[in-house]
Amino acid sequence: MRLDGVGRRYGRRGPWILRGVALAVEAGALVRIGGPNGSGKSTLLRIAAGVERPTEGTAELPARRAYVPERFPPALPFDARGYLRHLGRVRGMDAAEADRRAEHWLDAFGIADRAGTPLAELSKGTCQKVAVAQALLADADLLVLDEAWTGLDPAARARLDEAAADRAARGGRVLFVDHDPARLAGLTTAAYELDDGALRPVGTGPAGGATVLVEVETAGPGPLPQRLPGAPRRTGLPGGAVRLEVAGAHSDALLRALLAGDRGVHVRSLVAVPGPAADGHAHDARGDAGQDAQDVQAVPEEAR
Ligand SMILES: Nc1ncnc2c1ncn2[C@@H]1O[C@H](COP(=O)(O)OP(=O)(O)OP(=O)(O)O)[C@@H](O)[C@H]1O
Repeated sequence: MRLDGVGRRYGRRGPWILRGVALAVEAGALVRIGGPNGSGKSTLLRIAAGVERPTEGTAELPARRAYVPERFPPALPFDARGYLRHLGRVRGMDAAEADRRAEHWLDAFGIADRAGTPLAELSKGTCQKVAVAQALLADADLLVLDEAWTGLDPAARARLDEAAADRAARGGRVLFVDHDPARLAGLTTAAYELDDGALRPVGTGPAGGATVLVEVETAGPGPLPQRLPGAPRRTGLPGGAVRLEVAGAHSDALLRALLAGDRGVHVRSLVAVPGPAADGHAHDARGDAGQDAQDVQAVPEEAR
């Protein structure tokens, strides 16, 4: 995805909301856009999502895009299930695949019991889950999330974190705005601020020093690889799951490695916590071959 010299104003004499904006979002990138209220974040995201055109400049966008707008219009003549199935068909799925994916996301967000309720009658939080589910339904090459976490309960927020990280780890691109500075901390590959219509790069902030906790289950026969990026500390969990603890700077590479190929690894949750791991191991990038026994003692042999 590439924006070049993008400017946007509303009306021929309206003030420029964006001017001279250049932004490249490569495959695998997870990019945060910040800025004060009214600085043009939503305008920029609408252009990236392809629902609005720039007044000047060019926007090269991947064909397969998904977008969660800041405000989801609930007054659509569908129930939640019907809406997701319909969008699945619009995005080229056959009926069976659209049904399967609709059920998957209804379940994932815990709203299968309200799947037959008209969208207009759903609570705000449930409606927001539908808004997010429609964006996750198809494997988009660009996922644009405009405050998509707002109004979600903690479990749904974690599910969306995980889905965004998964999309990037599988070679998609994620562009997001969120008021929580810790959102996707440690996973964000670049961050920008909008100021007076211009976009300037900023550090990925506290995220860079954060520790990321990833809980995984292995459905397939293969255990987790011995060597993983960032030499995560491993802790066995009940039921055979494993918690991996890694420095934020390595979390993206770790997720890629976990999800590469078809090892049957399922990422159950993903949480970023500020600061380094208590014993500092999460900041050790030697690779697992260099880890000592203490790192892995809590993990049963078959989980490794
Ligand atoms: N359709 C429109 N017509 C006219 N002005 C608009 C339109 N959409 C946005 N604007 C104006 O563009 C400016 C930027 O709005 P935008 O919603 O993109 O900012 P934002 O950074 O996302 O704000 P917030 O953080 O409050 O959501 C605001 O002054 C807004 O009033």
